[in-house]
Amino acid sequence: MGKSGKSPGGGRAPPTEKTTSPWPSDVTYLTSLHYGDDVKRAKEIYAKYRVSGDDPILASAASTKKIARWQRIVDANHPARGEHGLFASRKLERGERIVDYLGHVSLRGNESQTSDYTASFGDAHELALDAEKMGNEARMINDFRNTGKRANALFDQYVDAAGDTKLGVFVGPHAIGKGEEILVSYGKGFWRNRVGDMSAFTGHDE
Ligand SMILES: C[S@@+](CC[C@H](N)C(=O)[O-])C[C@H]1O[C@@H](n2cnc3c(N)ncnc32)[C@H](O)[C@@H]1O
Repeated sequence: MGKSGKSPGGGRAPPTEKTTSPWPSDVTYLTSLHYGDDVKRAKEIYAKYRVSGDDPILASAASTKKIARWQRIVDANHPARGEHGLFASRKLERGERIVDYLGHVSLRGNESQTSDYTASFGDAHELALDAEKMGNEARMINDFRNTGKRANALFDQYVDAAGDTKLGVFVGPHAIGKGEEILVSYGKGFWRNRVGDMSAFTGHDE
């Protein structure tokens, strides 16, 4: 199992930049995916996706900060004002991996039904990845709907140099300018489950 702590950087004090909020105290900061016992018991599945076993490649908060930073949203017109968002620290080129979506991995069906941080994972969507209680910067990424902007990033599964399967967030379809908010599409299903009627939403999936 990879290292995890209560704050980015393995327990050190949270970042202090004016534009950067402290890491939420109720969310454990992860540097690698956290696999649940249910997946570990499903030995074939665990071995397929977590090839590195207890020795995964760890993400570093310092490296991520050079690419993207989370920030409290103060824009009164932003639909997620008062919450956090993730913003580009520099110009990001199309196709570049911004960050991995880290969280707790469970077998599909065992995930929280109330979390707003759940993503489908695995070749056949046989896993769920939930960043509600543990995760990294990627959990701060908002959906583009009602922001007046288009999605500029997308989720894609890939295999890292250690052979582990990850859910990456990649730049696309265009480059992202320095300071721009990183926005994805959660998919219509996410919002339908929450609001039912989608007519209040502006913007459309690419
Ligand atoms: C994965 S979290 C994103 C990060 C969240 N803003 C935070 O500070 O933790 C998903 C939640 O963000 C908010 N959110 C994201 N995109 C939004 C949008 N386009 N309009 C309204 N709320 C949004 C909703 O509260 C949603 O449940």
